[in-house]
Amino acid sequence: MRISRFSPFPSSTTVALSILIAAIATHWTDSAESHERPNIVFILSDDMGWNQPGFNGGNHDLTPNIDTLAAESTKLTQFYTHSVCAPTRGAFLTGRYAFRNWMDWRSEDFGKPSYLKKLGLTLAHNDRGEPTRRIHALDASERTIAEALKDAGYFTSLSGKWHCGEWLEEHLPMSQGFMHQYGHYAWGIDYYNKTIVHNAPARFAVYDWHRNQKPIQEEGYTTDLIATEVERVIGQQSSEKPFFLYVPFNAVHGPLNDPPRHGDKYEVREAMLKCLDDAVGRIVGAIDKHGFKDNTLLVFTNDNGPVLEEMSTPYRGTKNTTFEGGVRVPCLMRWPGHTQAGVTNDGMMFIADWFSTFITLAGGDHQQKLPVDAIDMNEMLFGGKPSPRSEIIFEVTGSVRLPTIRSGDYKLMGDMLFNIADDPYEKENIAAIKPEIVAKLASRLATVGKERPPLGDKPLLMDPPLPFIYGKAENANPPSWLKDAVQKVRSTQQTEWAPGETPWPQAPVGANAAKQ
Ligand SMILES: Cc1cc(=O)oc2cc(OS(=O)(=O)O)ccc12
Repeated sequence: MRISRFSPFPSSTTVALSILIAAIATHWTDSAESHERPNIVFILSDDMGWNQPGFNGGNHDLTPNIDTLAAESTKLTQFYTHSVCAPTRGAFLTGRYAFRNWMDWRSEDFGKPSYLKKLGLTLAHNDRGEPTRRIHALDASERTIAEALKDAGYFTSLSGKWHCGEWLEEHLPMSQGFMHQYGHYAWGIDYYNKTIVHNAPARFAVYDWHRNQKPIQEEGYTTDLIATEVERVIGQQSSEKPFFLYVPFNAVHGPLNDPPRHGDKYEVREAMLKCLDDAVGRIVGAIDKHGFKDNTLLVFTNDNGPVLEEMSTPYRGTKNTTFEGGVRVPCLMRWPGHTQAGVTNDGMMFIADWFSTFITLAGGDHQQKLPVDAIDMNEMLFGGKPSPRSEIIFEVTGSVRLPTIRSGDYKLMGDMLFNIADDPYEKENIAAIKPEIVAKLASRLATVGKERPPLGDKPLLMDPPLPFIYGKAENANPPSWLKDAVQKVRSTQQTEWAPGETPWPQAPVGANAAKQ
C-alpha cells in the first residue's frame, strides 16, 4: 500500500514516512502552516444500516452519489460507534466514551418514567406541581472538537441534528464551540413541519428548527434544507481560514416522511435514502466546485445501526443493541493525496478517535483537563500503519443497554462472548467454552465502569413542561407564526391513551432491544 503524504513535496515512501512522523511528533503546532491544514467536513447520516449504501451491497440506484464518493475514498470496514444517537454524538464531540459524561442517556429519557426508574428517579414536578423532564445534556465543562478546532483557528459550523441538549443556553451548539448553527436540537423532527414529539408531560409537538439559535420558518424537506445551508456555508469560505463543517443529517431517522421526490419510484425508506444521497452529492459538489477538494478531509459515516435488522445484514442486530449491526457503520474518507481511492482499511477505529485525529490535523492543542479515550489515528488512516486501538467500551453498567466491550478479537456483550475475527456475524456465543476470556473481559468492564461519575441530583427542570420551541431563550418569546404552526400539529395529536399504554417509549430490555 502506498504511504500517503502530509507534505506537498513529491517524495519517496521513506521520506514521506519521516515527514509524517515528524508532523505527528510536533503536533503541527506552527500556525504559520495553517494553509496546509485540511478543512474537515464530517457528514453523519442517522440510523442508516450497514448494507444500505450501494458500496456495501445496497441498491446502487438509491445511493449513486455516495457510491461515487466511495470510489474516490478509503473505506473503513471496522469503524465503530455507540449503538444509539446521542451517545455517538457525545463521543464524537468530546473524544470520550458516553458513560464518562452520562451521554449514554439521552436528554429526552429524563422525561420518561420507565427510563427514570432505572436510575431510581421518578418524573420530576415543577413548583406548580406539573410533571416535567429533568435537564440532561452534554455538560458545558466538556471540551468539544468544535472548541478545540475553533481555538486552533478554524471556522466551526454545525448544520443538522445536535441531540446533546435542547434547553439551556449553555448546552446549545453555539456555547459548545460552533460559530454557526443550523438545524434541530433534539432527537428527530418531522421533515416538513419541523416539530418533534415531546414526551413529558405529553406526547405533543414542539418546534425545533433554528439558525444561529433563533427560530426560523422555512418551507421544505429538512434533508434538502441542510444541503442548501451547507452549500451556502461552503460558498462563504476562503483559503485564508480552514473550516470544520459538522453535518449530521436527520435522514434516514424516523418519522417516515415521504420526500418531495423519488416517491413515485421507491417506497418511503428508499426515497428518504435517495434524498440523503442527493444531499451528499450536493455537498461534495460544493466542496469540489469551490476549489476545496484537495485540501479537505471529507468523512461520510453514520451514527449507529438501523431500525430493522434486514438493513444491517450480514451483521446481526439493530440500533440500540451492541451487536455488530448496531455499532459497525459504513465510513468513507476522502482527502486527495492522503487517502487512496477505492481501497479498504480494516483497522479498528472508534467514533471518539476523530477527536484526537482532527486536533492533530488542525495543529490544535491536545492538552485538556478531562481525559480522552480518543486515539490519534493519523498514522493508521494516512500512514499505512496498523490500528493502535485494541479495545472499545461500548457500554458499562448503568445504561439501559447491555454492558459491552470489544477487546482484541473478542466481544463480551452481557453474558455473550463472540470472536469477531472468526465470527463477525455473531452466530456463535462461545461464552461457555471460553470462561477465562469472559472473566477477563467482565473484570475489565467492571473496572472501567467504576470510572462513571455520579449522576448528581438533576435539580434543573424544563419549565414550562411543554414549550412551543426548544431553547429556553427562544421559547421566552415565540413569534405568532411559530405558535400557530405548533398548535396546528398539536390539534391532530392523540390526547387519550388506552389503559396500560403510555405516551412515553419504554426503556429497552436486554439484547432484544431493537425498538423502544
Ligand atoms: C419515538 C422516540 C421518542 C423519543 O423520546 O426518543 C426517540 C429517540 C430515537 O432515537 S435516537 O434519536 O437515536 O435517540 C428514536 C425514537 C424516539
